[in-house]
Amino acid sequence: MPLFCTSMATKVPLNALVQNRRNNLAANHVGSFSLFLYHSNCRRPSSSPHLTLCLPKCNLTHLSLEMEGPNKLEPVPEKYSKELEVAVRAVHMACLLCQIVQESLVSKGIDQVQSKEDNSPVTVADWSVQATVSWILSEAFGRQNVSIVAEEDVQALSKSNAAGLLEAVVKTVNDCLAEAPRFGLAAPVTSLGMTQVLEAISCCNSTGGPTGKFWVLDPVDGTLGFVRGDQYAVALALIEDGEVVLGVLGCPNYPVNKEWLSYHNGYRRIISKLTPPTSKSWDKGCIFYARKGSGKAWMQPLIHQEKRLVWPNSAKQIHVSRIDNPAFATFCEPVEKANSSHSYTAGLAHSVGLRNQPLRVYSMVKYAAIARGDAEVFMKFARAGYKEKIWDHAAGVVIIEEAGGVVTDAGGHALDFSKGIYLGGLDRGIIACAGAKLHEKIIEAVDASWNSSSL
Ligand SMILES: Nc1ncnc2c1ncn2[C@@H]1O[C@H](COP(=O)(O)O)[C@@H](OP(=O)(O)O)[C@H]1O
Ligand SMILES: [Mg+2]
Repeated sequence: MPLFCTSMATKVPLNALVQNRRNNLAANHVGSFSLFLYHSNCRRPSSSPHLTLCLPKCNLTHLSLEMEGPNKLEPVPEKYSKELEVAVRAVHMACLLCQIVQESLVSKGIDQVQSKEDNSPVTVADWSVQATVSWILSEAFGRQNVSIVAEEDVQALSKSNAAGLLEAVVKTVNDCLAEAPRFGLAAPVTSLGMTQVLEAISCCNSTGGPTGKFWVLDPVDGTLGFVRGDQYAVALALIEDGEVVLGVLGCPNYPVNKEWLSYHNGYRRIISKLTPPTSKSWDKGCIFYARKGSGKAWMQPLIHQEKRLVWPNSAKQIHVSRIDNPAFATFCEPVEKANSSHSYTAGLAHSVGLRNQPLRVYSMVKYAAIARGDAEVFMKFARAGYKEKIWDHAAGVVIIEEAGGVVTDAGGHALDFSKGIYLGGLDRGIIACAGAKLHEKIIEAVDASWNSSSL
């Protein structure tokens, strides 16, 4: 199959042309090349491939290169394609793990929830997802090649009175990993023991930084939403030399119909119980992902019941909204006003002319909402002194950017993932928008109002 055909009418120096094409091909394809010379009176190569270039004394009209051998026309895989595929499969598994734990939490009640030292909630799902994703990445890429920054540590799990909790985590991890083949991944040969599970959690102790490659994992982002039976996300990103190069966001409760997001929790829960999701209706549960620089962001349905994950699982490309008039735009923000000042964002919304009610959603599902075009603006203004962690933003930022949106701090600078576990030098807050016009308006409104705010 010809890879290219070019007219010789303009007397392109053949040597240079071949050299060019070879370079071109070498960059994009693997395999050996054969050279065919096309004669003016013949549409097919006159003989077997000429491997050395010697110009026959006749009028050449075309030149084509063909590939031989088993790798014929196989494109070189795009950068990070294996990482992306493994990450999506792992997040997919993690989402199903979370769905099972959430169902049990919601039915058994709040006493299943532990408190961390900073009083934030943590559950069996946080540790189990961290262990599961860590184990999958290590298996896929080799333990020595995998460095992970993640939210949870093993302190609380290792306490003498935490035996029951650890047992529950080990069981949850093993139940989940046993399903790995359904997701195109290998299951452990034998169930993981306590030590292996603790090791899988505690090895996620990278502290990030400006160089090298590391994964960033928030096993359950929006734990409060999770324990309340509401929105939450599993967020996994890959950072290389300080840049987020891949982002995967699993949103197990994210509805296909955006209106459902704004319903009252209880009502939404009742509705989803009455109409349990099926793979056909794809009611809720989505995985979002993007690779930096690809200009594309994708959404896959979560698979349900006993279905197998067949890559790329009916992925659909997603785009940010085209709305740039604030009067028609919707902004989203955290549910908890302790995490972002609702009064400040209300003032900003008023001054730029955002008229719709804010969409208050737990977790990085807000990033997904912007990337999918369900809302146009996301704003977060934490209290002074709060340091934003990289795992709360990395995956979401690259997904919004590749879907066509803009994410910066309130000074208009790109978020800095190169300074360790916290975002570097964040100016006031975070602003994500579907387009530059809305973004500019909000940045201007922040500048105009900041000094008179109490933040
Ligand atoms: N006081 C605070 N201000 C801002 N963000 C906070 C906060 N306390 C916790 N958070 C972060 O906000 C995340 C939840 O986001 P949201 O408020 O948008 O739902 C939490 O993630 P976890 O739930 O993973 O701990 C946590 O990292
Ligand atoms: Mg989080």
